[in-house]
Amino acid sequence: MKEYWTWLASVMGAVVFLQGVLHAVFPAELRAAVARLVARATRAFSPYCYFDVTETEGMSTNEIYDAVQLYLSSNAAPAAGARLSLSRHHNASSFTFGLAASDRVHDAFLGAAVTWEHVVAPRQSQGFSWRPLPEEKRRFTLRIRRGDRDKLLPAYLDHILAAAAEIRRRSQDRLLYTNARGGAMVDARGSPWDPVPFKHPSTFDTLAMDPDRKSAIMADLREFAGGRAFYERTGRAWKRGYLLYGPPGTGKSSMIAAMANFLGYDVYDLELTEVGSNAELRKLLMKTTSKSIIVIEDIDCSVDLTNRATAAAAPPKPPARPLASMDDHDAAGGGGGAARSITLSGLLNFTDGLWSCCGSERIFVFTTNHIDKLDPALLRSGRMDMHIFMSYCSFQSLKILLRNYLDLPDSGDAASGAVMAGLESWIDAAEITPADVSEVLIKNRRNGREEAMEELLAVLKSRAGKRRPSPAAAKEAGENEEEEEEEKRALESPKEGKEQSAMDEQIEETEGKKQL
Ligand SMILES: Nc1ncnc2c1ncn2[C@@H]1O[C@H](COP(=O)(O)OP(=O)(O)OP(=O)(O)O)[C@@H](O)[C@H]1O
Ligand SMILES: [Mg+2]
Repeated sequence: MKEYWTWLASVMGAVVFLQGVLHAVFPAELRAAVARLVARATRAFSPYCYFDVTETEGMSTNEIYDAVQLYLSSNAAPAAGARLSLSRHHNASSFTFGLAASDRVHDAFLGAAVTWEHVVAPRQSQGFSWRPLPEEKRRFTLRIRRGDRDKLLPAYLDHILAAAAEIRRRSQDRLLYTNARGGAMVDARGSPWDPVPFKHPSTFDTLAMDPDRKSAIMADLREFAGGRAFYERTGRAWKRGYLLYGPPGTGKSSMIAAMANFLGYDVYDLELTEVGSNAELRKLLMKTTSKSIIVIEDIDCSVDLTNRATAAAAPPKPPARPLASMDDHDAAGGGGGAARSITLSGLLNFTDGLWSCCGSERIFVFTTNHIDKLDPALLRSGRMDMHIFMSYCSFQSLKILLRNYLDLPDSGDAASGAVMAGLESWIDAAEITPADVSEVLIKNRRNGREEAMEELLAVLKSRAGKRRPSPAAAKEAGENEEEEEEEKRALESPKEGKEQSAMDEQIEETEGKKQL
């Protein structure tokens, strides 16, 4: 045994000595060149061919790398002994499995076996770059048999892209992107958007609005999402625009979240005040992905599109004005100061122009509290396909909120009959937003369902002030005859007629919708 250890020590000593001699005689470059030559020679005689999918392509992110990572983490079988890295994004609800450095997974497509290897190497030198580069160079290497090449490429990669998109859509962790740090700033991967997991719980089920209008919007969205063939056949860009308008607290933002949850799309929340020029706006658009909702909230006041360049130079900043007219078209592409401003034509190009088609299956949503302040160019037929008015809380909406917050069945319950009739009679006159109704219900629900509803009724009555409750329901609620006389008079007034016709126009559809 002793001889064995002596022999082992001398062999190891000889190896270390030889290694030292090798290092001293041959410089590092020569050794690397020999290693490359050997690898190339091995590959030349290998029955396989190899393809690298790098994490970044030039200055920007490689879409295929992300897709491969997602696809492999859920589809492929890790090779025996492979070590999966386990991670969870900040705030995400589920874990993500990834391949650790140098590990392999096997997959099969159309009967052909393939192997993926994850290669991670430290970045040699930063070199000159406008932005910081990741410290490591990462890539996936695909190994396939030479004979399978024509069969697998590009069909296998198309399959991976489609599968990855579907996995992301199915997973609850969709992303909410913001451009809050300014359109000109990009991250290490070249994207001007900052993503965070999108976890808004609003759905069409919890959204309080008239059920018929809700169904119409859901049908429209469904038709859009499944409309690839239609858009291809008609030569239209696969995008759709919605304008949500109405008083604060009527559910415009909740509607956007419900749309995203319904379709499983990512949301890009575009902060216009952070965008310095039309060129920046275009860049932001180019960096959005398909199957996404691009949102501009409070479009009437987020930016003064008339002459931002001059406005910025003259403090104090004037309040935002209606969107600029089409006259400022020249400023969109002009040089000098004009190029540093964002104009209405730039915005319209963003939603409508050639650049808006650089992705597909995208929805644009604008919200405003004051539709009358918007430039007609934005409202013109075909620009925004659907105008959706988010109104004060109606009785139908109220029933949804009572179900959500107090667990009250849609048909009501035995104890709540009288108070329901009261709520029905006062809800329209109170002109209360769903947000305010929610507040009252949240505050009072721990005192029990009946008390919360009583409290809400009291709030409705005090809000209604001199306005009268609705006549039909007032009868049910046992209002006296004198009040009924007043209600008749109120009904005959032209104001009431106007309000009714406004309600009738709650959903306006433009030609784009009719063609569908
Ligand atoms: N239609 C609705 N259905 C259900 N909840 C609603 C509705 N409208 C408002 N809410 C509740 O009120 C809160 C505020 O609503 P939301 O932010 O969607 O209103 P908004 O119309 O976007 O207001 P703003 O114009 O001020 O942006 C929501 O978090 C939600 O709880
Ligand atoms: Mg909002």
